[in-house]
Parts: sequence; C-alpha cells; structure tokens
Amino acid sequence: MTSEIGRLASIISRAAATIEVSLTERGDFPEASAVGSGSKEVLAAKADAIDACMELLDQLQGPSKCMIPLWNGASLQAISRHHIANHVPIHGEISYQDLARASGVPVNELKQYIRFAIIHHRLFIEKRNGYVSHSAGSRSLLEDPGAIAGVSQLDEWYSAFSRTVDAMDQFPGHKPNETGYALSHGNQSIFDYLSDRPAKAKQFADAMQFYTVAIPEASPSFFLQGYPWGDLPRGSVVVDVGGSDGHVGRLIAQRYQHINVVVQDLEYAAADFQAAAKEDRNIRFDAHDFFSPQTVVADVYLFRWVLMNWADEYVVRILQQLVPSLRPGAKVLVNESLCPESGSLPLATERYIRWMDLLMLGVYKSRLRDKEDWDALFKQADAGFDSFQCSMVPGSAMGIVQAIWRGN
Ligand SMILES: C[S@@+](CC[C@H](N)C(=O)[O-])C[C@H]1O[C@@H](n2cnc3c(N)ncnc32)[C@H](O)[C@@H]1O
Repeated sequence: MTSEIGRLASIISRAAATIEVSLTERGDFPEASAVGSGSKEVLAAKADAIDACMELLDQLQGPSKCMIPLWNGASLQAISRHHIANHVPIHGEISYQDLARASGVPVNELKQYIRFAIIHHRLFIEKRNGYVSHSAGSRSLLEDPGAIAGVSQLDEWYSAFSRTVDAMDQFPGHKPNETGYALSHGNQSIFDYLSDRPAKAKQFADAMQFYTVAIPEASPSFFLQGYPWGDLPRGSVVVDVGGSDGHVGRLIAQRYQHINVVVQDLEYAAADFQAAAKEDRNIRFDAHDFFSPQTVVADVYLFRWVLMNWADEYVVRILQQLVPSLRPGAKVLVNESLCPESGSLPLATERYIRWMDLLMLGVYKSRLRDKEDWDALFKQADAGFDSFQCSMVPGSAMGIVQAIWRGN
C-alpha cells in the first residue's frame, strides 16, 4: 500500500514529466519559463504539482512548523518604499555598501531585508558574497509598473493585516472607517484615503490589474470565456460598476465590439481611465457613486471585485440603487471568489481564497460569500431579483453570481 507521502510524490513526478516534455518540445528550458504559460494539459500538470508540493511540504514539516509561518512583510515594504531594485544594475552587481549609500537604507538593515527577499520572494541574488544582482523577479520591480504597484500595495495592506483584530475588538460594526486599514491609515477608509491621494489611487488601480496577471486563477480571461457575452444582442449596454481604470471593461469592449461598455467609478478614477484609454469607441467612463441611484439603463450591471469590499448592509444598499434603472430581464453579475466549504477546492486555490477573505476583513471589514449568502442579499435588496445562478469558473478561483430582474 502506498503511503500518503508516496502518493503525493508520485503526483509530483508524473506532473513534472508532463511539464518537462512540453518544455523540451518548445526548446526553452530555463525554470522561469515553467511559470504561467503552457497548454491546458501543462497548466493542469502545474496545478497538480503545486497542490501536491504544498501538501507534501506540510506533511513532512508537521503541525508545529505549520503553525509558525516564516513570513514577514517588512522586507517587501523596505524594498518597495526605498526603490531598492532601481539601484541594482540591470547587468552586473553592486556591493551592499554601495547599495546602502544609493538607497539610503543603513547597510546592516539592507542586508537583512535583501537576504530575506532572496530566500523568501526570489527577489535579487547574491552570486558573490556581499554583492547583489537582479533575479527575474527583482528586475520586474525595475521595469514593470504593474509589479511595482502590486508590491507597493502590499506595503499598504501589511499594516492593515496587523490591525485587523484590533479593529474588530474596538468597533463592533462594519463601517469602512473602522477597519484594520483605517487604524493604520489615519482613521480613513481605504476609498477616502485614495480619493485624497491621486498617486496612491493610481497605484491601487495598477495593483488590481497586476494581481489579475500575477495570480492566474484571478485572471479576467476566465470571466470573459465563462459568460456568454457573445449572446448579448447588438447594442447591449454593460455597466462595469466600480470598474476602476476600466481594465476589465476594456477587455469586454475589445473582444465583443457589438457591446457598449460604461465604466463607472468615483471621480478620482477618471484620470486613470483616460491614462489607460485606447482607441476603443464602444467604452466610456462615467463618474458615479454606487451609493446614489443608478442612472444608466443597461442590460448587464457588472460588479467585479467590488461587493466583496462591503459588509452585508452596504451590499444591500448598493444593489437597491440599481432598481430605478432596472428593466425586466436586466442581469446583475458579481464576479469574485465565492466562499468555499473547507477542503472542497484544490489546496492552492483555497489558500488564495482564504487569503483574499482575510484581506477583505482587514481592509474593508467585509467577507467573501457563498451561494446562500448571495441569494439572501439579493432577496433582502428587493423581491424583484430572481433566477439566481452561482458557479465557479473551472480553473479559476473566481465565481460568477447572476440575478435577473423580473420587475416589481
Ligand atoms: C477592488 S477595486 C475593483 C476594481 C475593478 N472592478 C477590478 O476588477 O479590478 C473596487 C473599486 O470600487 C470603487 N469604489 C469604491 N467605492 C465606490 C463608490 N462609492 N462608487 C463607485 N465606485 C466605488 C473603487 O474606486 C475601486 O475602483
């Protein structure tokens, strides 16, 4: 009989063989190319290997070690705040002393941050003792604005994580300015904080886009494929509510040119939308606060990664604001992770979803929801919402919730 450890090891070795064949056939073999690309078969093999590796590691380490995560966000905080990657030459290396002088970070602390990042985040390499060079990851912090924003945003969140329980103990309610984020950001809710700081707002919008690329399970491509956009009649209107700079609305508009997309967000996002604008004619931006009555009559109202930012009482109010513009047959779509039963999903997927769930708690005092939660919220918002459907998109960590307005 094979032990659990043997079973996991053989999953890994079978998956590795599939990946290796594909890489050899493609002729590119550096380890980095194993990330994020490949045929359906290869992607499935990678997912199997990742899940089995995580499980095997935990089993080998045992319960005590699992209780003590070797995690500390200070290294990423320092690297991002002090733009440390910018001071490391693209080719070649720099001594810790010179890097300390260039970045303004004291040399001993710099070594601590960088050596943590090398081993935990695969950022930088020390090919020669005392000299720092770029890894693929740290180089992206030099060249890729999305990666820079994504890591900088983690800096904002890290302080919020550490105040999550304080906020729960201090404030029994769910107001956006009574969160771990608010406690660590001058008692401002995240959206008030961003409204007052355009550069941080841009960073937030860029980070949202980066996480959809860096975390393949969160890619909007699943949503594009998993919903029958092509069946919507010519001239249909889709409102992307809380659509930020329009990065998802633009994907819909570009792929389905017969649809007109209206991206709505707070005033501050208008500049980000304009900056990201392409030549598309079938998309526009409207400044709109979703706590005020909806003014655009549309066929579909989309909330992607939006309602999970709000506690139940706010979600009900947001949905109610749609009612004046809803016509029979109009659809409301929610695209975000659904709260799964414990142990019901592959390990890596569930870990990502639980991370997201606690992020929602720390930053917004909100949560991810399951099908029953969504049914109840739509019914509470208005009895005119009907025909609930709730599904996970295969391969993704995101769900699609749909309610249809039958009228009142
Ligand atoms: C987590 S982001 C998601 C953005 C985008 N839908 C995506 O998928 O990346 C939430 C968005 O809700 C917007 N938002 C927050 N409060 C809002 C309000 N009262 N009215 C309209 N948009 C709001 C924020 O500005 C932000 O762009």
